[in-house]
Amino acid sequence: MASEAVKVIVRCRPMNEREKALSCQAVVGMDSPRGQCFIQNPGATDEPPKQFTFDGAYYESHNTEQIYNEIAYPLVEGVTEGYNGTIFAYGQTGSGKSFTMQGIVDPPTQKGIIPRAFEHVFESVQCAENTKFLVRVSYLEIYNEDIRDLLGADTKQKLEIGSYGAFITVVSECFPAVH
Ligand SMILES: Nc1ncnc2c1ncn2[C@@H]1O[C@H](COP(=O)(O)OP(=O)(O)OP(=O)(O)O)[C@@H](O)[C@H]1O
Repeated sequence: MASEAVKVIVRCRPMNEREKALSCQAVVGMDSPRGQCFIQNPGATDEPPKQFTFDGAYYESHNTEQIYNEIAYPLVEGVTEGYNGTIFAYGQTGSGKSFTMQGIVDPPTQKGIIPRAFEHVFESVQCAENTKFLVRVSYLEIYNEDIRDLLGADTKQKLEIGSYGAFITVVSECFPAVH
């Protein structure tokens, strides 16, 4: 992949039970090697599908391990070398953000990006010689226009947003122990 500053990938989840029960029709197709996503208008099947190109396109058959190795791994590796990096998931309710970021334990291929990144960082710390690392963790929820500190004493309390709207005034940080 080319090394743009911002990469955007798309992941298509399988239909859930509700969608299957409603006999919903799949309208998304993908050409993963080309990073292409196709959306067919079910009311106009004679028209060509709309086509979108991303830095990665992952279909329901793909797992989080593949996404981590191809997309997240280089970014986290960069962080261990001192570069800044951000990974965030964006999508409507039920689209699979938590599934991708937090993941599930079984099968292990669907372990999320967050636990994989933690393992990656701490493996790098353990293997490094003559280098000191400081690892800090914060955990925020942004929901609608409200921000909450999930490591704070009161996780229901909304954080104040700075007057320029670009920073928050209080957030807990913890220093994870290496076992
Ligand atoms: N790639 C996937 N494979 C199998 N199941 C998935 C996949 N992605 C999501 N799911 C399932 O779809 C449901 C919704 O996913 P998830 O909770 O991750 O959505 P979300 O975007 O985090 O939603 P919300 O914004 O409401 O928190 C869950 O039951 C999850 O297990």
